[in-house]
Amino acid sequence: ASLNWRYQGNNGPDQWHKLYPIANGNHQSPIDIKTKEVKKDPALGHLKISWNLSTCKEIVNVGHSFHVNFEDKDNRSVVTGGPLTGNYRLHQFHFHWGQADDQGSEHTVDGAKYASELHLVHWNSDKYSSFAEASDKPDGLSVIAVFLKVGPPNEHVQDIVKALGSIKTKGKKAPFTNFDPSTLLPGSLDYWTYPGSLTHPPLFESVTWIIYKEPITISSEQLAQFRSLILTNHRLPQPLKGRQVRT
Ligand SMILES: NS(=O)(=O)NCC1=CS(=O)(=O)c2ccccc21
Ligand SMILES: [Zn+2]
Repeated sequence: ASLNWRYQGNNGPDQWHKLYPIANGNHQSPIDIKTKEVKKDPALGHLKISWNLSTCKEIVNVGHSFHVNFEDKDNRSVVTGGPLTGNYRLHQFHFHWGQADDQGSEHTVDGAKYASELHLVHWNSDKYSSFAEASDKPDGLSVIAVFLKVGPPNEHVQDIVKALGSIKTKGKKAPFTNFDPSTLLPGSLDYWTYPGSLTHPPLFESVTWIIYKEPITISSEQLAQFRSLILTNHRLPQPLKGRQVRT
């Protein structure tokens, strides 16, 4: 499908509102996380993640990014607990990055940008029957985000980088199986959470965001491989509009 939006130039993020008015909504993502304004919520428990590597299916070049898609016809790979009510099924993961190593994350922390950000996209399989159906419901989606800082090469990201060679053009897809996304999680499971949106069109305000505080690493060379697909694909932080970030 030819996209009517871009990350740079005429149809860039500042123009998205013309076709997607929700771009100027009250629950848009990403945001800058001001750590001094975050509220400690003792009612927030640990996240319970049970992803099964048998559900990992393929890697696809979608033009503005690449997606690793999972089989989500049953509850083999789910997350629950934390701010979530019920089971959210893993649909896909992808990354965001910038044109240089000093930028690229979507969320920022006290104004600080990371080099990249991983998004693991889940949908509420207790209430809805597909990602598409869940994607525009207030309790429809949950995205787990992990920051990536520049450092030593990440051996697990390397498995993904190696697969990029076979999906160089938009629309291309290749089998990508038995990859365990939990290898991309940091050591500490402390997180922030807030109600937000998809970060590119259709920008639905349907996402419970769960953002791990501790980053993982990616090397400059691995980032350069991401850029060989598309130079940059991160949206800048949006107004908080009175929302509370909890931890
Ligand atoms: N950056 S983000 O995690 O908010 N997700 C953007 C997004 C918009 S989408 O609905 O096209 C879609 C389909 C599948 C996976 C992700 C997406
Ligand atoms: Zn994303």
